[in-house]
Amino acid sequence: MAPTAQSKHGNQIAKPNGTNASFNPFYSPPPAVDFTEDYEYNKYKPTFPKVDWEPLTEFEVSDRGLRADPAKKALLSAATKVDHITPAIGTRLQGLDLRQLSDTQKDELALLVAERSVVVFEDQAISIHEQLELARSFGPLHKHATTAVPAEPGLEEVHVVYSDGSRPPDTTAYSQLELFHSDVTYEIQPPGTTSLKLISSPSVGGDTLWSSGYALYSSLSPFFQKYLESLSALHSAAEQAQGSRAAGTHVRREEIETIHPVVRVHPVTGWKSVFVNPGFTRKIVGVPKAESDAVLTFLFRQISENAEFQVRVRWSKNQVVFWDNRVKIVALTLCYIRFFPRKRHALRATPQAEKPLSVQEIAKDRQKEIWKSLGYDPDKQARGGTEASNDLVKAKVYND
Ligand SMILES: O=C(O)CCC(=O)C(=O)O
Repeated sequence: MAPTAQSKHGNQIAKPNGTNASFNPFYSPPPAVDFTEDYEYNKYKPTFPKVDWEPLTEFEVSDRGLRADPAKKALLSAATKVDHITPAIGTRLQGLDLRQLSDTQKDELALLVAERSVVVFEDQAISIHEQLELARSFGPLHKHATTAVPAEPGLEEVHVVYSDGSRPPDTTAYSQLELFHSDVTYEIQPPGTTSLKLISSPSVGGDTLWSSGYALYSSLSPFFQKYLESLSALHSAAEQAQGSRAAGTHVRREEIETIHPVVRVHPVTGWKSVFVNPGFTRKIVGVPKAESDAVLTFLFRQISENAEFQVRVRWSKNQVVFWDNRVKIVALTLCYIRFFPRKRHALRATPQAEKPLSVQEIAKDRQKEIWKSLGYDPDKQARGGTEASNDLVKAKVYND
């Protein structure tokens, strides 16, 4: 029986019985991993523990970016260089040590990540335990139901990205477009201020592409924007779980499907972002299938093909990248596995954020209430509201 969708946003719906065999090749099956080689990070190599976790339930979160000074002076003035990589997305900060950030700087980092979607720090000594602690200050940490966790016990909140060339990607099974995803958007409260640290880097290849949902929204005509704002989409964990089972690894939490708004409003910036991704968004609910397919295909192609919305980051060992999973869609380029089979190893900490807010839900009064509850004068402090702020992104994309 096909899953029955409910129309309310963020509502988990019946467990799917999907039979679509395609799944994100990036996540499974697990590579054949050699734990005996002479390598400093054997303890962080991928494992798939046989444990069972309860379904996730809803909780309140307050984004620390809401407390930040809009000018972000404490953070930006401490950096030796602030480099905006593209007009729409991506900033590189130099001269900062993530282990030394003050609470004020952490608030400002949350705001900067919310505004720029991707923020890059090079050469960071931060350990995975410190990375988790920092991440926890942004929200409760997500434990992934299917992807690898490090071999070292007690690190089940870490998502391991690992390849060593022993399992070349099957390019007959998927395209680069299908690699674009936002993390675990099938969850009721998908992640926000996410961080990934690369602990082993190939000398060339393994770049990551991020595409901005703000920029995509801003590029559309007002009519199409309004149409998208009225829609909700189904996000599914089914294929990822099926992929894991097919690969013989244990699914640690039952897969779910959740409906979210197609346009979400970031609670800190007030900006609107298109919130669909090829990895997990399966259909727009309540419209004819042909219409859903056409709209999603258009949006997915814009995400994957429109270079104006994207930043491509070349990694080096010990680089940390923060991204706001609410407003970006990411794809790893796999050419380092195909052409230069070298080790690439990274550790992710993934704080969960609010249940995605639709344009209707974030009506200005609600925004003002949030500001008031934080002790701000809502008329003076609100950062633009949704309309004005998206003009800013538009300006960034088109006028710079
Ligand atoms: O390894 C990367 O660069 C990207 C990883 C990724 O897409 C993820 O953690 O969701």
